[in-house]
Amino acid sequence: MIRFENVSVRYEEDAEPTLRNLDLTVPEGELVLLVGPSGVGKSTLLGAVSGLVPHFTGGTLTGRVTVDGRDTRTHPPRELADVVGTVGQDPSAHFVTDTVEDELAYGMESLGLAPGVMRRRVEETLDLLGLAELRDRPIATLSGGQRQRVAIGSVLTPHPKVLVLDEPTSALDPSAAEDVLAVLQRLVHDLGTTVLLAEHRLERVVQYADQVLLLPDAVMGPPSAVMSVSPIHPPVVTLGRLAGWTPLPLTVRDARRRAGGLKERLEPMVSAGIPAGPLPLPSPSRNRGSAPDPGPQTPDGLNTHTKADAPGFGKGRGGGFSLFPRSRRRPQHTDTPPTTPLVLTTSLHVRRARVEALRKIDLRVDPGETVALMGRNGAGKSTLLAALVGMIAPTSGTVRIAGRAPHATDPRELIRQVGLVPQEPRDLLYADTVAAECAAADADADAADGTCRALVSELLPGVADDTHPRDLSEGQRLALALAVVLTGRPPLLLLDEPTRGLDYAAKARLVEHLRALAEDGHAIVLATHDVELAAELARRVVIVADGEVVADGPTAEVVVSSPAFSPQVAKILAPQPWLTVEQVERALEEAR
Ligand SMILES: Nc1ncnc2c1ncn2[C@@H]1O[C@H](COP(=O)(O)OP(=O)(O)OP(=O)(O)O)[C@@H](O)[C@H]1O
Ligand SMILES: Nc1ncnc2c1ncn2[C@@H]1O[C@H](COP(=O)(O)OP(=O)(O)OP(=O)(O)O)[C@@H](O)[C@H]1O
Repeated sequence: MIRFENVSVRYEEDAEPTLRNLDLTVPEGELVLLVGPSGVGKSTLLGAVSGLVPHFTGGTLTGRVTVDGRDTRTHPPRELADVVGTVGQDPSAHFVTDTVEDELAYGMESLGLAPGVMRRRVEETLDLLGLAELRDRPIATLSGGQRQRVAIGSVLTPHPKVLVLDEPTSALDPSAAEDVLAVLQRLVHDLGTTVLLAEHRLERVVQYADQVLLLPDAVMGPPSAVMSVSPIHPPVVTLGRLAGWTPLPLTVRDARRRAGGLKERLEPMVSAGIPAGPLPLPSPSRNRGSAPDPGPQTPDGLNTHTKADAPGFGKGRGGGFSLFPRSRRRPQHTDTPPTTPLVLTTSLHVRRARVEALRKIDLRVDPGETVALMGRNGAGKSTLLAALVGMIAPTSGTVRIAGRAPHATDPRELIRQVGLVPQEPRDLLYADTVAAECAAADADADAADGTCRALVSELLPGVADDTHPRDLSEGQRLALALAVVLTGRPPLLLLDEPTRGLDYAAKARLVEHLRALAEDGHAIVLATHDVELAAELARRVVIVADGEVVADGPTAEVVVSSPAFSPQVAKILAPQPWLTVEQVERALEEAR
């Protein structure tokens, strides 16, 4: 159904091609999972199938890509629309209408389907993707995950022969991700749809794949065979390799069947009270319990390189007030006594148009804490983060950041306390090159030259200085946005879905960096659907449902009591209290 014949793609400025001499075939009626490190060329490969590469991205494609017999180089995307449905990494880029229902119908209207068929498919899709309640909503008012569902729904309704999906579950809560993958599997099985899907969170998808295609070497084969050699693999495979299980299990269910021996080896450690928590405990000598040393100040206490008028700051692109730490320098002297919490909300209510987005939120976060906010799409997590940086004022109740009301505080003051990496990293970036973005971040933070650039390389090697942030891969762009904010070392760090586009290795390096910050007394609040990340990083999990906090406690207790939020290791080794492969590995070493 999809054929690559000696295909290479080279972007204009690059010395080396991104894809080189690819020869492969994706058979009709199969779900093929595309796997590879951040920036390796997965989106480029998908774009060559949908026709976006090179028609919209620039660059040169040599060789031939055909979909259902049509050459994508001679057929621009609109001439492929009846065959290929595409969802890219940024769902907002696809929307052509204003409301959910119109968007679901649009693709079918363009193909001239009968009104009765359109009506039926819209209703089916609203139900399948949990969108029924949102059918009349303007798309602009949806949460990130709600938008991703609409984008997926809009390509499902025309029933294309081929679906090309780039990280389709990256903004979805765990159950929505399962629902979407089940729908895709049904299309593959019942209608013979061909699906080519790139994804980093293999724990979510690998069991649905008929074949896995691994870049950069373009190795393609059954999931178990590819996973046994792939440097990129989900926790279940990492655990299987550690325990020496053959054949390697790909699902929690298969792993549980083999886990008896491993549990026996771990039992003495459990009896001895290990694991104590998801992370190595910070050493008592560090300054947990007090705000971090904010570093040197300039004499006037003000920024020497201010960008309050730049896009992404002040009344920026997203409307409303946006306070992003990249626009300021490193935190200044805080005047904060050790006992003042960095976050304190009391009976916080936020109404957004017709929606009660937050209700009665009482939350306290102290220096040194790492808190994961979890909950289904639209629960209110991003709204809470926005309220903490003063982008949204409370409808009632109070918010205090280090004792101050953020929406009523001068941004230049507030920026010393809090930094946000938003759900869409683009909102934070406005320079023309990576190097310029990093130089501005260093200046804003009064950090030594090269600090931000070193952070980018630490998180994700291989990001070129002269690339425009627009041309970065999704993971590269997120790494840049994270580096920009981390350069400022704010006492309170807020991260909204900080792993989209990041491979496992980059995620591990991010975790390491954030753990070190927490040990230094920084507080970290992250909104995430990545249960593996929460298990590795957070000491505390707060579950938000329908605008309210419904659970708040130690990670191990909260995530294990809800299968949707449990990491793979917890499910495999239950009832033993392990959450991560790292914990198991350490315990086995100690047991030796
Ligand atoms: N339009 C473009 N112009 C120039 N370079 C580009 C363009 N699009 C992508 N690139 C470069 O091509 C390389 C591969 O990017 P691509 O988005 O295909 O990677 P990816 O594997 O999908 O990454 P991720 O996992 O982070 O989404 C990157 O180095 C990126 O900077
Ligand atoms: N600008 C807006 N106007 C009106 N309602 C909004 C607006 N932005 C978000 N909402 C609604 O507020 C509620 C909370 O949205 P929010 O973005 O905080 O959820 P979330 O938990 O971050 O979701 P996700 O996991 O999908 O990112 C949702 O019902 C959403 O549709």
